[in-house]
Formats: sequence, structure tokens, C-alpha cells
Amino acid sequence: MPFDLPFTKGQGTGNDFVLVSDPDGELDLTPERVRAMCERRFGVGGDGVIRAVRSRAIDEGAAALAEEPDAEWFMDYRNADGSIAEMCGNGIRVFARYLLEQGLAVLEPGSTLPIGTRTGVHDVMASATGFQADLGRWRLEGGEPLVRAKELPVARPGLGVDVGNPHVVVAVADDEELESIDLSFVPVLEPAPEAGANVEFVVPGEPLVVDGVGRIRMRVHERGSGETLSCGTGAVAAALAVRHWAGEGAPNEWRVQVPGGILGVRMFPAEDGEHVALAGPAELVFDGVLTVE
Ligand SMILES: N[C@@H](CCC[C@H](N)C(=O)O)C(=O)O
Repeated sequence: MPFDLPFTKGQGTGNDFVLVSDPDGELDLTPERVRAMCERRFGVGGDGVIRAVRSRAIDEGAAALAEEPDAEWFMDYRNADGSIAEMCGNGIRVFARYLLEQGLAVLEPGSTLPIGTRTGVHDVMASATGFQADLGRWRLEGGEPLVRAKELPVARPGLGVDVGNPHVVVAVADDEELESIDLSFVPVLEPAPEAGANVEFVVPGEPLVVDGVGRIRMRVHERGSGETLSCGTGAVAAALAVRHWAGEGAPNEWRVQVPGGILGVRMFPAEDGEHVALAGPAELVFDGVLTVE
């Protein structure tokens, strides 16, 4: 039986999402339904779907509650092709804005909102440009997969970066080369990571550092969504990769320019090792009601 599903459209630096509320975990979010919602001509349109579900209502939420009993809400993120992703850096800021505006959560000035995800609990707080999320620990993957992309003149070595979801960052020659890549075609990685990867094409700034802040330009092809105007975890991976390539003395603060705007990335020491935080805007655009088949 078709049923009505209220939704909110949101975006962060142009990475756009369809958000739905399902507090008791009753919605069967099949890949077909996600694809229909994200379809830009026949549906609402989006790079992904975000379901707000109470952590206690789903099995995956149990780990979040064990880590942080105050993580009442779980961000269930799906890519536009219906696949499940571990994490979404732009999505978590938009999710926080959604919870607050729906009256589902409260964020006192100076406090943090813990949000359950498949990569653990992440604290979100207000920031100058919108929200900042502590995305936790990260790691560089071994190996240098070769990256081929349409209109990229040569295959270039990439650097695998795991920020909860998988990324491969590849530096290209200059802005002209960055713009010329045709990301309507899926970049080819060799060897191909089993679970796929988001691929970030970056141009480090010249100069790289201005007033202590590193600068990067980036385009991205997202696993499960294609080229997007922005990828938050991708910006984090890009900053980590460029800092790694720059070596000793490279900054811990980065400004990443993506087609949809600017994101801030900051690495900082925490009790369990270095964490990385992502800051940027998060907007809700419109509300509606979908008829779901
Ligand atoms: N756009 C997101 C990342 C969404 C998930 C990604 N496509 C994946 O499959 O890992 C972001 O802002 O981080």
C-alpha cells in the first residue's frame, strides 16, 4: 500500500540529502525507495537519504548507546544508489540542523550533540560557519592505487585514507587539469578496493599555507552517488593526504574549496590519538510529503 512520508531537503556545501524521521525504526528503507527519492527528475533529488532513527530502535544503535548513552539519535545514511555508507561528513551537520529544527534535540550554547553513526558516536557543535563535527580517528591505508579518470592525461598514484569510510586522494597537475576531468565516468582504481572508494582529485594551493592554514582545491567522485558538489569526509581525507605529502611542519588547519563552497578541517590531539574535525554550513531547504510505493 502506498503511504505518505514527510521529508525535508537539506544541503551542506551543495551535498544534498533527503531527510526523513523514523524514530521507532519502522520504515523499510529499501534500495529501490532510496533510489526513487534521490532521483532528480522523478523524485525529490539528492546525493543521499538520511534517516533519523532513535539509537535504541535499531540493532546498529546499540553500539552507539554503549559508547555514549546520550547518543539518542542515529544517522542512518544511504547513498543515492541505495547502498549503505558508514559515514557522511556533510550529512552529519545537516542531520544536526534537522534534529534541532524538528525539536528532536537541543544544543545548549557551548555544548555538543552526540550523534550515533556506523563509525561510532560523533560530537557536533555550533561553529562560525554552521556546525563542526569531531569525526574521530583516521588512518592512512598502505599502497598507492593507480587512479585513472576520463580526460586525466595520465594515471596517477593515489593515497588511501580511511576516515570511517574509504577514500583515495590523488593530486593532479593544476586547476586546469582539475577542471578538465570528466567525473560523469567512474574513476578506475588499480587495484580496486573491495568495498569501493570515494575518489578525491586535489590541487594543493600555491602557496600551500596562508596565515597558518593549508589550502586545497578538490573535486570528488563519491562511491554510490557519482560526482557531487562536495564531500565532507572527502575534504577531511584530502587534508590528511596533503598534510602527509607536505611532511614535517605542515599545518593542522585546512581550508578545502569544493565546487559547492568551503569546508574547514582541523586535526587535534585527543585521549585516544589524533582526531579530525570538519566544519561548514548546513541548511534545510524545503519540506514536503512523498508518496512512497
Ligand atoms: N557525502 C558524504 C559521504 C557519503 C558517503 C560516501 N558516498 C561513501 O559511500 O562512503 C560526506 O560528506 O562525507
